[in-house]
Amino acid sequence: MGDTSVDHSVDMLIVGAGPAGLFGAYYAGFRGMSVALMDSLPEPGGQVTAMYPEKVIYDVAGFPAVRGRELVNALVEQVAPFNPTYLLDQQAAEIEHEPDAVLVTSAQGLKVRAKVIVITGGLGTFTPRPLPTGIEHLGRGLVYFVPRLDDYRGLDVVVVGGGDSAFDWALALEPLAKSVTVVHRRDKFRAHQHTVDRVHASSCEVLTFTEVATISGDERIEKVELVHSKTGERQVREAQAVVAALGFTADLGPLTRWGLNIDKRHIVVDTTMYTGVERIFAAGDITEYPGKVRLIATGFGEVATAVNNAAPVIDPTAKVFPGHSSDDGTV
Ligand SMILES: Cc1cc2nc3c(=O)[nH]c(=O)nc-3n(C[C@H](O)[C@H](O)[C@H](O)COP(=O)(O)OP(=O)(O)OC[C@H]3O[C@@H](n4cnc5c(N)ncnc54)[C@H](O)[C@@H]3O)c2cc1C
Repeated sequence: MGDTSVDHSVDMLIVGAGPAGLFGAYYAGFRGMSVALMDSLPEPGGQVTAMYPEKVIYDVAGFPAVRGRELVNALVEQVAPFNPTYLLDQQAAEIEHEPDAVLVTSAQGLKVRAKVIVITGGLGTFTPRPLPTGIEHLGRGLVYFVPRLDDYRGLDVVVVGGGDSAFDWALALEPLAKSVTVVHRRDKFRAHQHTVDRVHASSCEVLTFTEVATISGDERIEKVELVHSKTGERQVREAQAVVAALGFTADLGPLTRWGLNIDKRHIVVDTTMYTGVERIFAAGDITEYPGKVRLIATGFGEVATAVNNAAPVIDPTAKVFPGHSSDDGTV
């Protein structure tokens, strides 16, 4: 680390460990930069991990069909040889400009000094819509999204919500959980009809006009009390896990105070992905320019542009063009 006044000192700090950020970290590593990835979520993968890890994606170059979770795993594997520092559960909050670097402090108090920042913050910081009850069980059986399906093997799981995430989780958990109960406070679902039909055809139980009244258990969740919103009838179920899939709100939050040119919740960049603020580049869903298309494929291209254009800012003797990765192998 070398510098004791900060927690980490790196060539490049990437803010946002979604698909664009992960691929950017690969490029930074390939260019010999030390790199840290900061994300306010507890897992890498951005929107893909948080909202649709079980969906199949068809428009990522080279993958005719890839499950969201598999794409994120592959991105993590691709960057692994370069040992990026993952700073998860850390929201990039404050920024200070120094003569040759930028100092970022997270909302949790972590300090990172970087020669360049690439913001791949997507929609901004995700905040899950909370369950009205049982918040004290967060991390003890109550989750907002499911990073590792395998942790749910043999459990009784209650999934709360009526949207795509709730129904996708139910379908993904059904083969390995002991039981899956979907609880929704209405009888209409926002999820695709096809997914709803598949859940109805599975062993999942779907309870409509039902809400979670209380969650109980000492170390971990043991029971969930459900209440019918029309009849007031209550029932207590054995459950060791509750997945609250009520959606997320997203907000650029602290990034709006970094002096960036923000246009309708996006950061305006030039063709090099430079934001106009010294040492700060951006890429992926968060950027704005004429003709912008918000897709994983575009984010990959943009972040390669951002990282390679940042290289001469870190080392004035470096070229923008990185050379070909295929020249690097031994085969
Ligand atoms: C349901 C759904 C289906 C989709 N299907 C497809 C598809 O089939 N094909 C396709 O190409 N695209 C699809 N997309 C869009 C695709 O997911 C996005 O284009 C992609 O995730 C953008 O990647 P990103 O890395 O730019 O940003 P994100 O994936 O949004 O990642 C940004 C990350 O930055 C973090 N972050 C933000 N602000 C901060 C901060 N201040 N500090 C720390 N961390 C921060 C966030 O927590 C997040 O993890 C879909 C989107 C959804 C919601």
